[in-house]
Amino acid sequence: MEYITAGESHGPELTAIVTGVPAGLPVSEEHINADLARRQAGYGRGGRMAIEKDKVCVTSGVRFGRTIGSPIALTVANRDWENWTCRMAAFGNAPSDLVREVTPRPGHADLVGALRTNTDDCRNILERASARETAARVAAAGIAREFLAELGVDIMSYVVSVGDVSMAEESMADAAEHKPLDIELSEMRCPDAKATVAMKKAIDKAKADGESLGGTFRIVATGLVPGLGTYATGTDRLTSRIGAALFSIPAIKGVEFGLGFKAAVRPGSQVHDPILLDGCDFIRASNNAGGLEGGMTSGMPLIVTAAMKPIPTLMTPLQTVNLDTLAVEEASKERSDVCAVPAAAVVAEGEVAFALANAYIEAFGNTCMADIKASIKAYKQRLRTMGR
Ligand SMILES: Cc1cc2nc3c(=O)[nH]c(=O)nc-3n(C[C@H](O)[C@H](O)[C@H](O)COP(=O)(O)O)c2cc1C
Ligand SMILES: C=C(O[C@@H]1CC(C(=O)O)=C[C@@H](OP(=O)(O)O)[C@H]1O)C(=O)O
Repeated sequence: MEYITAGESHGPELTAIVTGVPAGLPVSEEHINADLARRQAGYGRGGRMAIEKDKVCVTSGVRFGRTIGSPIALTVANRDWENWTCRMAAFGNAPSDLVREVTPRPGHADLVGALRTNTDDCRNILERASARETAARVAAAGIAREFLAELGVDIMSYVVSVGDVSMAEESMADAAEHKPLDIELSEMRCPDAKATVAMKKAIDKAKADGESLGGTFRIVATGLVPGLGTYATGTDRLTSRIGAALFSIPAIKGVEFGLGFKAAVRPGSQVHDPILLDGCDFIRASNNAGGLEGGMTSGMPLIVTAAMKPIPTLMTPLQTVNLDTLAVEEASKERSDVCAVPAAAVVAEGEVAFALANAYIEAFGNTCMADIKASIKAYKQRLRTMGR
């Protein structure tokens, strides 16, 4: 199952096309729209989110609420487009009063993108580098999530830290215990109420100071069968696939599986998860590995933590060089988020959903849901005979 997106931040709409989707998968517009709304929410978002009310429009590949085995096309309109029609027109001449973006923002794609593509207007770069594109990803990921839900797999996420404010330390076992509903009810998408208050305060202060903040978030997937992925080829290890998927999200600068960096300072006996037999099932006494061993799912919950850098656009801008005059100036400041960690977490759920959906498809086929389910049932039965 693959997706591609197209669309600029202030163009008419975003498009996603998802291929390799099995036939017979129920798809709900409401589910996709709920994920789009979750991505828009979260304390620290900027003025743009008050303009957009993201809704999906499915234009192919789904009939009467079920996939038919053909490519699925989805669009999400940019309501802000009506304010940008002259500046973002596909055809005709640029208006004479067009203001080019010539003061690239450190930390954004502006400068390197302009150098690479030989343009004197960073807007050509920033329109596509903008994380507005992640709305199309979340719409596309709705298909992968529906697929996983049919197979009993749930994915959720929560915010762990914002700037230097962190939720209370928890074990990997606790991580899988959070309730999605409790998390959604918090404006920070953090399960720790005390930390939530401190995070919001930190964001308010950053905003007042013309600053921005990053943070970390955790993704948890439950209901996975053991053995998805492979130990046999490096690029196909599920660890590689999920890592690459998370690093594809703008501003993601670190990914940890299970204990992550903490595993590097503990002795082996306090890291590896003892193997137990529970009836006919092989289970683990702990889940420090975060559900992956040897590049494969262990059958325990998948637990991945990712780090997001602070938002590059600063209302108290850093120094830059004007591309026209080569003079030292302040970087441009557009309307911007102060902190988008809660939104990035929702995007990350979708990226993990695609990686897991593909691991299922590789193991169990992709023609139709009935065959995939039958194949998984046979696999589970075989596993139980090994633990007889
Ligand atoms: C959900 C989300 C929202 C973002 N919002 C903004 C924003 O409002 N302003 C901004 O400058 N960067 C924002 N970013 C970060 C930039 O898109 C990102 O830093 C930029 O594309 C450069 O990519 P890099 O950080 O991976 O180098 C956001 C990222 C995400 C994931
Ligand atoms: C539009 C979204 O995020 C945008 C991501 C973004 C960036 O530079 O990445 C810059 C801002 O865009 P604007 O200048 O139009 O306000 C954010 O609002 C979104 O998430 O839907």
